[in-house]
Amino acid sequence: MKKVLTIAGSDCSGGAGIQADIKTITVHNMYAMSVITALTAQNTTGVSGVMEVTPEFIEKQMDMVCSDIYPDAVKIGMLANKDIIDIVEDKLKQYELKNIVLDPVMISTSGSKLLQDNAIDALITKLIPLATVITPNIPEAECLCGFPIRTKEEMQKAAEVIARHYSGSILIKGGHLEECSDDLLYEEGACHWYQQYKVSNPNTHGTGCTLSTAIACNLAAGRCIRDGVAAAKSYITGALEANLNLGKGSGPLNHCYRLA
Ligand SMILES: Nc1ncnc2c1ncn2[C@@H]1O[C@H](COP(=O)(O)OP(=O)(O)O)[C@@H](O)[C@H]1O
Ligand SMILES: Cc1ncc(COP(=O)(O)O)c(N)n1
Repeated sequence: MKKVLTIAGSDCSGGAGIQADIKTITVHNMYAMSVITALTAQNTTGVSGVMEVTPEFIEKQMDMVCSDIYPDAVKIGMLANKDIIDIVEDKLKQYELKNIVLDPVMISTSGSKLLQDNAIDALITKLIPLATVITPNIPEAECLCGFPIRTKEEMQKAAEVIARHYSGSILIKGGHLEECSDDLLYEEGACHWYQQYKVSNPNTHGTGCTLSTAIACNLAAGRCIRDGVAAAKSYITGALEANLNLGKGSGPLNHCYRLA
């Protein structure tokens, strides 16, 4: 059985973060492990509090996981602050972890800050260079490239700018586009578009977490990035289409729709 580690924040309402990741890994028939970076008190309507885990305790979690059950792939989500980024960087290097999918989580769908502003530089200079693939959504890609993105052409320009400082693959997710939800993979100077119909479903809490974890599972299975993204995009479309309608706000996906 392949083993996948998620390094991310906890979402007590189960739709995003560690909880979404563990469900995703499990339905991919893989063994899920987690290093929790922060507890969030949140639900489908918003985030009411964040409690960050100390870097010392993150170090302990990383050591206990990696010295015992070595992960085949790693997904990284919410990191909260600079000290957490520093320790995660050290541990990724110490254990020579591979197949790293980095979702540069900055703000939740509901509008709460999940990464301190003064940590963005550390994310860009320390962690992004270690990633096999990064998966920014449009607001996160705007932060990385420095200009607004409204169209597919601007997504492509953004990927080209981000690629000037980063040699890994870049997946800019199009969930925030008006007319479609096409995702762009920029790999070694070439653009690959992943086009699936836009599902008319306002319940998109945890889509980014779920997509990046599905990609990590596909890399753990030995798939190349292009195939891994294609399979993950198809999984997320199905999970949205299954139309689980829970909560009073932007609800969660049905991670288990393929088991039905
Ligand atoms: N309404 C939708 N229909 C189909 N796919 C969607 C929809 N909304 C988001 N997605 C897909 O979900 C994944 C996550 O995208 P996005 O919502 O942009 O990320 P984030 O959750 O990080 O903001 C992407 O593959 C995107 O194309
Ligand atoms: C712990 C945690 N991690 C990540 C997200 C982002 O997910 P989304 O963009 O779907 O709100 C979140 N809301 N909570």
